[in-house]
Amino acid sequence: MTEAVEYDVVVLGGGPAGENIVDRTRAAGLSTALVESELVGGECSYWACIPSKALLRPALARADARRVPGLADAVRGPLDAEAVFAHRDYWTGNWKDDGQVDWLDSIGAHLYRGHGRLYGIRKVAVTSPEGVHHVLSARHAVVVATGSRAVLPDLPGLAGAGAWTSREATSAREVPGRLLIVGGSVVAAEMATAWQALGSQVTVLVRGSGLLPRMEPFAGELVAEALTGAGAVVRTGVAVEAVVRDGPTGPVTVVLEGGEMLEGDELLMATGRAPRTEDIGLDTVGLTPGDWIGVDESCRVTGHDWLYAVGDVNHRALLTHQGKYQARIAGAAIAARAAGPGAPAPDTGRWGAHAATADTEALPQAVFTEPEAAAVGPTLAEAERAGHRVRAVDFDLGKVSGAGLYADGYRGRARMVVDLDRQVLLGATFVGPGAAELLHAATVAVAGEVPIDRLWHAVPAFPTISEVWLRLLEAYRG
Ligand SMILES: Cc1cc2nc3c(=O)[nH]c(=O)nc-3n(C[C@H](O)[C@H](O)[C@H](O)COP(=O)(O)OP(=O)(O)OC[C@H]3O[C@@H](n4cnc5c(N)ncnc54)[C@H](O)[C@@H]3O)c2cc1C
Ligand SMILES: NC(=O)c1ccc[n+]([C@@H]2O[C@H](COP(=O)([O-])OP(=O)(O)OC[C@H]3O[C@@H](n4cnc5c(N)ncnc54)[C@H](O)[C@@H]3O)[C@@H](O)[C@H]2O)c1
Repeated sequence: MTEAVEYDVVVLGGGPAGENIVDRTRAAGLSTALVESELVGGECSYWACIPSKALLRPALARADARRVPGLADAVRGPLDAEAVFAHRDYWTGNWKDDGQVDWLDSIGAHLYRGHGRLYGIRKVAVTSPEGVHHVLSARHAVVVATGSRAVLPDLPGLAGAGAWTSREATSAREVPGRLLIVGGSVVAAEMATAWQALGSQVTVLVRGSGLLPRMEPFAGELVAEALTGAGAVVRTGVAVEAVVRDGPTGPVTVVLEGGEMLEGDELLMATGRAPRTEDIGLDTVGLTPGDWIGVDESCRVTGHDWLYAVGDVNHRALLTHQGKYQARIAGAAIAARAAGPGAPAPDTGRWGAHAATADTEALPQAVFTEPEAAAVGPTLAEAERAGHRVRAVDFDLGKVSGAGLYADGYRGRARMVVDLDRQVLLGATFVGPGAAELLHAATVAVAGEVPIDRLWHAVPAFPTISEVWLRLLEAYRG
């Protein structure tokens, strides 16, 4: 090992969360090093949000256009898969991170390429791809932002069967004839939408009772209905017991509980995420390798005043925008604590500048299925389980003029969940074409705890789909 190089802050992992910690700590005048073992930009830029949305946008635009009179006939044909893949490749920078590296240079952050591991208190050891070792030491903070990876269940025959995870599903260059998808949550639903539109015959095998289980039940119902309408098969309540494939390519068979067999050309396992913490030296600081890393409201690791964890790895919210938010909060907290005892103490109270309160109180998610599903805050069932006295109000989005003008036969639904004691919005869900863009207004209302009586004065423009807010409030006020 060489002598330690000292920085104020050392960040382990350069996905969206790690990049934002670098940005915030550099903005605060701290010296910062970033350690990245693959590509700066992380899972989101190359194998998750960006490529998946680049694959989905043509699918959703075509679905919308097919419902617009005068245009529908012009878009009857298949998607040009090669052009869609080229669009996806452009958005991933062809899996090169030059742009992000230039940005790191421009803000004066130092990049170490290689595998990083905690190396005791305030230290990180890096092994470069060429086998060169560096030790970095941090005056103020080490931030773990190593993200998550796809997890595969322990099914007979799955290992070695060349099953796709989200990485292959977002980077594939050929359209499989028949695509089997195991799982029913966000990755399964989005990838089913994309690949069915690209020309695969998709079969989704859902263990539970429906798609998108963390959203209001009508979200999964409307998405399943649209997928079925597009020719996909969605089966619920089915358990996969084994996988059979002679080698990593060729037809693949899944064996369901009860013995039924289904054959496909590719198999996507969309069965959740695990933290990338097995080999990052957690044991050198008394933590357990392979575990998610528990943090407080400022994203500081319990019991370690110099160690932070942001993004997927802390398991608070596995979403890019939320990891970036945590990084803004933790970056500010690091800077505040680095300022020393004479400086104002960090504000870690609810909604304080150094507390990631929105992770629990106003968490938004937009799912880019056909139709889109977007939600913030708890569902009705979650709010009730949490002990709130609530009332849910629903409205058929198709009855809003703006929605009818957006697309013929618009199908969608909205729900708001109102806290009856505080008379504020706790949560909202919108499902329908274009619904993702309705979400931020609801996030502002939830995070701002805007009284329902004041929302009545927030007049939606006519004729936008946002007029659903007026309909929901009218229904609530009776
Ligand atoms: C298919 C798919 C689609 C998604 N779509 C969306 C979406 O539309 N919107 C959304 O908000 N979220 C989406 N997500 C979730 C989103 O991708 C993650 O929440 C986000 O990437 C987490 O960011 P992160 O910085 O915590 O981790 P990551 O993006 O996983 O980045 C972690 C980085 O750390 C590096 N690293 C790991 N270990 C080490 C080590 N030991 N040494 C050095 N470097 C290391 C990795 O190489 C990686 O670059 C999607 C996820 C999937 C799978
Ligand atoms: N647009 C977006 O915001 C977006 C898009 C994609 C992913 N993401 C995020 O990425 C994360 C990962 O998504 P995901 O869908 O991979 O994981 P997930 O954890 O949301 O869902 C995994 C699903 O797989 C099922 N499952 C697990 N083991 C199974 C088995 N053996 N057989 C059948 N089903 C099984 C689970 O019941 C669960 O419903 C999520 O947190 C999600 O929010 C976000």
